[in-house]
Amino acid sequence: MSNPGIQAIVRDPGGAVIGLDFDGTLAPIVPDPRDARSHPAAPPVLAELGGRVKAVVIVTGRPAATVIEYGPGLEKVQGLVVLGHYGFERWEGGRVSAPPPPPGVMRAKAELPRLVEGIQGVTIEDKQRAVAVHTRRAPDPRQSLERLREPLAKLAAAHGLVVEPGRMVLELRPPGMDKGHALDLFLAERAARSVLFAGDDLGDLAAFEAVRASGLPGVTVCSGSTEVTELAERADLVVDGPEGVVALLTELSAAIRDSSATGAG
Ligand SMILES: O=P(O)(O)OC[C@H]1O[C@H](O[C@H]2O[C@H](CO)[C@@H](O)[C@H](O)[C@H]2O)[C@H](O)[C@@H](O)[C@@H]1O
Repeated sequence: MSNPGIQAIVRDPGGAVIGLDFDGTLAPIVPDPRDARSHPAAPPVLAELGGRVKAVVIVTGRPAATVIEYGPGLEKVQGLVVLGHYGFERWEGGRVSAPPPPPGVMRAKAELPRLVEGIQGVTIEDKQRAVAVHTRRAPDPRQSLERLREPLAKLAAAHGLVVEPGRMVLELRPPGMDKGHALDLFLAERAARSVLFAGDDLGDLAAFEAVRASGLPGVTVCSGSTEVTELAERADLVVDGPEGVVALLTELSAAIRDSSATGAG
């Protein structure tokens, strides 16, 4: 583990925040968003790490409670915090806190069926505080995504929302928060002394920026895929999807354990 950010975490695990995205990072990408589940080895390794580091935080575009539902065992990770809806929502110790959903989301949702009508295989995911339009199951997912880009941008603007682009998805959500701001606030709240953040999608770039801007010893990890290339270009480490993320976390946990056992940490 020769990365300087990783070495800082191993030397002083009690000061480290481990930040993770969910879909594509802890959970393999699947055609139907309702079928996503965390990699089976993710909850146990996070449970191990949770007992050794300052905090484990999952920062996701999903509602926070969905991550707990789709990641059986995650609720056992000591001190776990899930920041859902890009940081608008917070799950901690079984409780969710969030501001009321903005009215624009309801209004945009009502107009969506008319807008996607006739585009085969396009599905709408109602997340209450946001709404996502998925094209993964369309005959040509990228072409459908491009076709929807402009009309969805107009719809979002008309209702005071922003478009969050992702892996075969365009999401309409309220402005004023992103994964970078959410991570930044969390690092300050915990007085972190080092940080790791792993992600796979465009929405995770803001968290990568937050790691750099924090000035802390840190490491950005790309859960690599052929679908998104922008993250790999900006990451300190690139691993092979959720399988690679779990392998890295397992290695990190073992290095922390060994370092504490030998008193080197
Ligand atoms: O921030 P994340 O935890 O990565 O969530 C981002 C979006 O993830 C989900 O969509 C993605 O995963 C689906 C399941 O594998 C896949 O079918 C879809 O194509 C991906 O875009 C989720 O459905 C969205 O609501 C999240 O915003």
